Amino acid sequence: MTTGRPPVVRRAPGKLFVAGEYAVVEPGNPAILVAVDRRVTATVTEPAGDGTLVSSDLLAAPVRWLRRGEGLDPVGVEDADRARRELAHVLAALRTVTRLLAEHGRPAPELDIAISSELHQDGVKFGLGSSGAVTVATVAAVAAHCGLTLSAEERYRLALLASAELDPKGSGGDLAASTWGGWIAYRAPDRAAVLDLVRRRGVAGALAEPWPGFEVRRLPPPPGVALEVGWTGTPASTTELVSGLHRRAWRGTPPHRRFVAASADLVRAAADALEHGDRPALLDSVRRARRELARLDEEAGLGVFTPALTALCDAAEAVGGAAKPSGAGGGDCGIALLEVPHAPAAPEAPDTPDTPDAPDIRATRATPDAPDTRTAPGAAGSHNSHSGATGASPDIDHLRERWAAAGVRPLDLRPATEGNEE
Ligand SMILES: Nc1ncnc2c1ncn2[C@@H]1O[C@H](COP(=O)(O)OP(=O)(O)O)[C@@H](O)[C@H]1O
Ligand SMILES: C[C@@](O)(CCOP(=O)(O)OP(=O)(O)O)CC(=O)O
Repeated sequence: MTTGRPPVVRRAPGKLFVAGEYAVVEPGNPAILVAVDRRVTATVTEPAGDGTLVSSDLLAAPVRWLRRGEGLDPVGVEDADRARRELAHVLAALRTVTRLLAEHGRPAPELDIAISSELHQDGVKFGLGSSGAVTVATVAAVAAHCGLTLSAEERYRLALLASAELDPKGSGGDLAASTWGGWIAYRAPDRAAVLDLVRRRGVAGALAEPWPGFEVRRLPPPPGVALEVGWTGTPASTTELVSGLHRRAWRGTPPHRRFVAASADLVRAAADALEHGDRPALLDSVRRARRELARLDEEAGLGVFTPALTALCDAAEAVGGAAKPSGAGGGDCGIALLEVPHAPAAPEAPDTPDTPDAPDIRATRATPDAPDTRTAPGAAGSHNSHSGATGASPDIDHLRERWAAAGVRPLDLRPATEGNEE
């Protein structure tokens, strides 16, 4: 029955991996990510019929789910497995919040959920962390609908539990970027330990206990560095690529340990460079990240570098920049960083959005990210992806020409300060 409660809408941004992918799946090992200004929106409403209706812009039609014991079953669909697969992240998020409610003695929520996403084009993902953003947005929307007041860290933790239930190999870096927004340094918790904590202490217990390995720290955005994103047009399966790492008798070997140590070192250098506004050092770390990923790819035979991703990186280096795949590779997208002219930081913008709390971010209110220094619309060579640029850069035009020749499409997006709202 509808009581006329207004819909609850929560958004979560997509992300890019600046450095540290693959190595970050090892608990406690660092990566740097940045959120982008393309988002997933989850809207939760009072149920219009029996059970829970889930609609998504990835599905031809909404799917109705009816509660059967602990779980939910789809009704009226030809291929139930497909519905479960396509809505796996929405359902896992719903399950996790439902479990928390049950621990508080509350019944399973009655609601409908609608997901819309700017992280794919006609159903083909860009590789901007849509699964993570869907999970974070759904957790936040369902929890808010049920009247739960959660901190950013609690929302991240619930999202990580939901995602680890589907695949504990994932680092959750996407979830952290979607939760806190901005540029972050991230270390993953030990997912096996966290899932064990849930088994022993329940979801509420897992929200309260320390998570060994986990850390998230806000980093300042780099002034005078343009962040360009190129899309290969080919979707890649992160789960399969990361499973490759686990399948091959390579994980835990000396070359793997060397890769993890080298990655930690270059991530530290990149974080230092961001903290000190050292543009050449930042670009140098990203070039190192590309080389380490290439070596990993060769040694472990993963298929990270496709011809398009190699061309994307070569083009950026040819114009004096630095580039690498973002995330697991095998398709999806890559990033290029280019030094561009920049002005000294402007005074704080008057209506800076409320920045989510974060550790370092975690206990305190975060300081606002740097002011919006986006290139003015209409300026020669201007576009939307500068992180701190104030002028046009011919290098960016050259990069885009080279990308076009290699079939790499520039994505019109830029770093986003905002994460997911409570
Ligand atoms: N709009 C959406 N609605 C519902 N689920 C989505 C949506 N976008 C992504 N997902 C979930 O995320 C999965 C894709 O995750 P993944 O392959 O990791 O992509 P990405 O690289 O963008 O994170 C989809 O199979 C689906 O389960
Ligand atoms: C290999 C990884 O370190 C990075 C994968 O990043 P992708 O961006 O490829 O994946 P999604 O977040 O699912 O879009 C695995 C991980 O950190 O979980």
